[in-house]
Amino acid sequence: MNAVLKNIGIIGAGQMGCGIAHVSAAAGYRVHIYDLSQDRIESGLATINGNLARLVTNGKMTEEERKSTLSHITGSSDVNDLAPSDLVIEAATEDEAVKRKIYTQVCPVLKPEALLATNTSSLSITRLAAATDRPERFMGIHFMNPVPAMKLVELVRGIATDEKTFSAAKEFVGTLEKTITVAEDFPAFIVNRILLPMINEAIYTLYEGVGTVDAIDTAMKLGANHPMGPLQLADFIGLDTCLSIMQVLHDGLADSKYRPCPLLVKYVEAGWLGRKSGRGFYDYRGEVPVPTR
Ligand SMILES: CC(=O)CC(=O)SCCNC(=O)CCNC(=O)[C@H](O)C(C)(C)COP(=O)(O)OP(=O)(O)OC[C@H]1O[C@@H](n2cnc3c(N)ncnc32)[C@H](O)[C@@H]1OP(=O)(O)O
Ligand SMILES: NC(=O)C1=CN([C@@H]2O[C@H](COP(=O)(O)OP(=O)(O)OC[C@H]3O[C@@H](n4cnc5c(N)ncnc54)[C@H](OP(=O)(O)O)[C@@H]3O)[C@@H](O)[C@H]2O)C=CC1
Repeated sequence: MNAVLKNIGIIGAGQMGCGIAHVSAAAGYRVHIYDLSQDRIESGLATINGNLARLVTNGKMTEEERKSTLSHITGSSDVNDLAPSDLVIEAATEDEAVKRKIYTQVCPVLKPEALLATNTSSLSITRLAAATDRPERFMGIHFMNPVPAMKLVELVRGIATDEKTFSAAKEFVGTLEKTITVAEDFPAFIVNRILLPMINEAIYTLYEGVGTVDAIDTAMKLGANHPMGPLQLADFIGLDTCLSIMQVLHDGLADSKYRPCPLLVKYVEAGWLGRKSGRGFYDYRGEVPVPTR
């Protein structure tokens, strides 16, 4: 555990917020999750418990460690409960307006010396920092999904991020036994600059009728040794998040090669967001996911 950062605040009890809470609590940190609704927090805590229980079943964690990890995590829909945090990691919806509004609510509650980080997949760290009262103590700490299983964390400085903040974040991520890469503050950083255009291209491949969902995913799993097909991965990330990232790339780099596929736009407009909404390129409502095209 980091000597200075003991209390970790997490904003957003979605898949990323819960994953970050899981690995932080398992490393011995006290974690508090804030989200808008108590229901969201309850279902997030249930997901964390389910993931911890699977580790116990697989012999990767003892029952005592599961209980201890869970006992390190609290949650509430009261933003004031983030006050004791030494480091707050914002993992709310990938929407700049939402994140900016959160910072205006959260900053007055925090200790002046507290660090604030964002798990954004794509947005400008410098621009987000400017919406806080502490741009020098703000940076990107970008975990990968699913957090407990993925070894990489991208660290991204904004123009104002100071060295103390960067070192503290680096040390914190090290205590979670993750490997860091440092990315410059460009749209979507490194992983998503490369991964999301590939996923978008897979959706174009579907849109143009080159292959079915099953054909495209099988092709990339068996033909390129990807652990998940690109459409399965898009559903896993969340199609709303995929679309937001493509929009940030398209707007930020002003290159038509990043144009979001119209089929991706339509799916998001329909509320078909992938796994989290029960339907995306696959239908998740039955026992096994069923391709929809
Ligand atoms: C959008 C962004 O901003 C950035 C991103 O995150 S992009 C997305 C990056 N992620 C990927 O590309 C994931 C690609 N998929 C994979 O790597 C693999 O399919 C996978 C790791 C998710 C699952 O692997 P698998 O071999 O099929 O499954 P399985 O053996 O059951 O699980 C492997 C580990 O992952 C864990 N895991 C799997 N799914 C999980 C989940 N949803 N939540 C938490 N942990 C999970 C398991 O508990 C297991 O942990 P241990 O090794 O400690 O036992
Ligand atoms: N999905 C992925 O693979 C990855 C995502 N990320 C990034 O992590 C962040 C979160 O993504 P992810 O967990 O997938 O998204 P989810 O949609 O799973 O979760 C987002 C959570 O934020 C909550 N939220 C929305 N507005 C507020 C608010 N004003 N205050 C507090 N909480 C709020 C949502 O609540 P409600 O549902 O009620 O709106 C929801 O619980 C995004 O920035 C995303 O780009 C980074 C790496 C990988």
